Amino acid sequence: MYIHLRLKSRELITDLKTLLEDMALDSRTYRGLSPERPQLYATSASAPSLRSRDSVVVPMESLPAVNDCGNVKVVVRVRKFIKRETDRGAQCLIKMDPITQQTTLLVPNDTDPANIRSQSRKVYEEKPFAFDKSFWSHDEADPHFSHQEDVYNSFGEEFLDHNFDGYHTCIFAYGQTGSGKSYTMMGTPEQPGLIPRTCEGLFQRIEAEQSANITYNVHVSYFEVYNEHVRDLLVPRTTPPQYLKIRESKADGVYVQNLTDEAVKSYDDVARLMRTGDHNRTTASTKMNDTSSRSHAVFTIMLKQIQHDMTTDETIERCARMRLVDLAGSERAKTTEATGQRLREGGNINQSLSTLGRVIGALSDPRRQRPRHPNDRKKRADVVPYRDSVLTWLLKDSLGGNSKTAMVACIAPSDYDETLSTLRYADQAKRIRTRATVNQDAVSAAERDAKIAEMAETIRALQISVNAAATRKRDEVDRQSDQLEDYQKQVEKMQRLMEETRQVSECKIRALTCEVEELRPINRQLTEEIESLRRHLNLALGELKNPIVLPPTPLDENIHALLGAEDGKENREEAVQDEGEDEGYEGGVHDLLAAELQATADEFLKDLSLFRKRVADDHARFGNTVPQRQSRPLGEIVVN
Ligand SMILES: Nc1ncnc2c1ncn2[C@@H]1O[C@H](COP(=O)(O)OP(=O)(O)OP(=O)(O)O)[C@@H](O)[C@H]1O
Repeated sequence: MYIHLRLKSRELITDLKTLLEDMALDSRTYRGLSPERPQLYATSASAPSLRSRDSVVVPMESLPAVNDCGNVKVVVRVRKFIKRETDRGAQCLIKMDPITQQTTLLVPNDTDPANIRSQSRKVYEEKPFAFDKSFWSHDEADPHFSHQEDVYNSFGEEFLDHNFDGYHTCIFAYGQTGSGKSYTMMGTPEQPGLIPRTCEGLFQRIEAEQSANITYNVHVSYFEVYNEHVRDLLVPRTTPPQYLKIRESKADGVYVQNLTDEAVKSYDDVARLMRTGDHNRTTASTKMNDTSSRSHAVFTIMLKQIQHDMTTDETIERCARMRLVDLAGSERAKTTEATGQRLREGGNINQSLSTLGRVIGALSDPRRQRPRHPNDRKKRADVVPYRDSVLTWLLKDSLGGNSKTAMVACIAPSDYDETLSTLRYADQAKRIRTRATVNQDAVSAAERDAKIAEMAETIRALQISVNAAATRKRDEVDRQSDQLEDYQKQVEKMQRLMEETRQVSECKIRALTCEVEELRPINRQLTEEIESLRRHLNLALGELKNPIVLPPTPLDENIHALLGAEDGKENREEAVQDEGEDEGYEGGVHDLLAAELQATADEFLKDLSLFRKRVADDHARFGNTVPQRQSRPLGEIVVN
């Protein structure tokens, strides 16, 4: 019985120890507290939240960080007749094959005054073009009619996938005035275009892919290039207008200085900014379009995904920039009959579009696609005339650099010359190759802190030099203001970094809170088991110290009586000897056993107090945050 009790108590203690080690002292949760037990890292004991977190880590890490070279995707869309065209009895000159995606420009007949051949000496021919996709939005009764939704589903969604994978993207709409660029990009409240659908899709995905340890940051900016000047569309218009400078830096490439970069947390926030920007955009009524865009509008969304990996205490950051560009329409002064300001605008628009055409021409040059010698390649890159217009300078990266880019060529159904020019432009653009790269960084907590410290130091140095410069001569004013701008930019960067660090900490707290919540019932159960074991041990010890000696039963006496005389003596001697041994056992062995069990119990109590200490540590660390966090659903997305 004693041996049985002893074995049982040993067994219970061992079980309890294992339970304590596996559950409460899981080293992944208590990093640094039990460094002497490296074997605990291998435990598979209940840590469901760690496992579920692993599944989130995989997609961010599994991406190859390689250059993804690919051609600019080119799609073409033909719109339906507008009133002006039906009034003059216009003829549709576009044919699209839904199988081959071929777009054909047909020869006009002489019934449409806009395309009268007899007045021109040009040769009109049927012209076929092949693009990645041809959207037939001319006749709604046609089974192949492309709605706004079809355009988004066809490549808008795919581009959003690229953004979540960490690639920069750019979609720009090109075409003559009144061909449907704004309709395709922005659309109407009833028929939203690519920009609102992309933003909606973005937030739907953020909501669907939410997790406790991933944070999404979304920022939006919106500017226009009007008469070769950049204007922020998210600030109210002023007289005289406030134009922004374009700058270039190693870290950020070409950028617009002091452009509003607003943080958004939901689609409603973006919709509000889109409305503000559209309201501020320069439009005017022309002969070709009642609400003609007189500027190139660039809507930019910056998506930053920050994922904190609890196992390595490392932060993975993935950035993607989505550029959605609604270009001003190319126009011929003769057809638009523009004069005065409209004519000047048209001249500037045409100038920047012709530079865009030259950039596309240079980038699509087959000699440029096949660099034979590194020096050759550099020379060719230099001749791309990006700097010849504000638009191409700003879109440099999107056109020939780190971006996945698509061009939507919008065409009117009944304008032979303009449509031919647009289709040729598009045909050239499809030969451009870009080199998109996954924009991803893995940063440890220590590196992040070091970066903040380094920035603080740079800011301090800049502050000193700006202060010193302020006392110097006036011809240094320009340099001072440049330094001041650098300083402001650094401060902004640091503020954002600190905000992100705060988000990463929140992320950690969220993940740890989940774990504490998961461990809570296990701890409770464990405490109960410890209590019951303690009672059990006390009982066993009591029994060992004061054993119950049972009096001999009548059956024993009968057995003795039945034994023979010869054997009797011998047996009695043995019995005496046994009794002597038993007495000795009772007095000595029991004490030994009791001492041994007492030692085991002490050891166990030591483990118990260690465990309690660690649980108390948990409470001290997370006890205050848990009740507050409980009211917040863990699945809630954090978007800044
Ligand atoms: N796919 C379409 N379906 C129905 N209507 C369309 C479509 N595309 C364009 N429209 C209509 O055609 C007109 C001109 O379109 P839009 O303003 O988008 O042209 P645009 O190319 O942006 O012109 P601009 O360069 O002058 O700004 C608008 O009234 C618009 O509603």
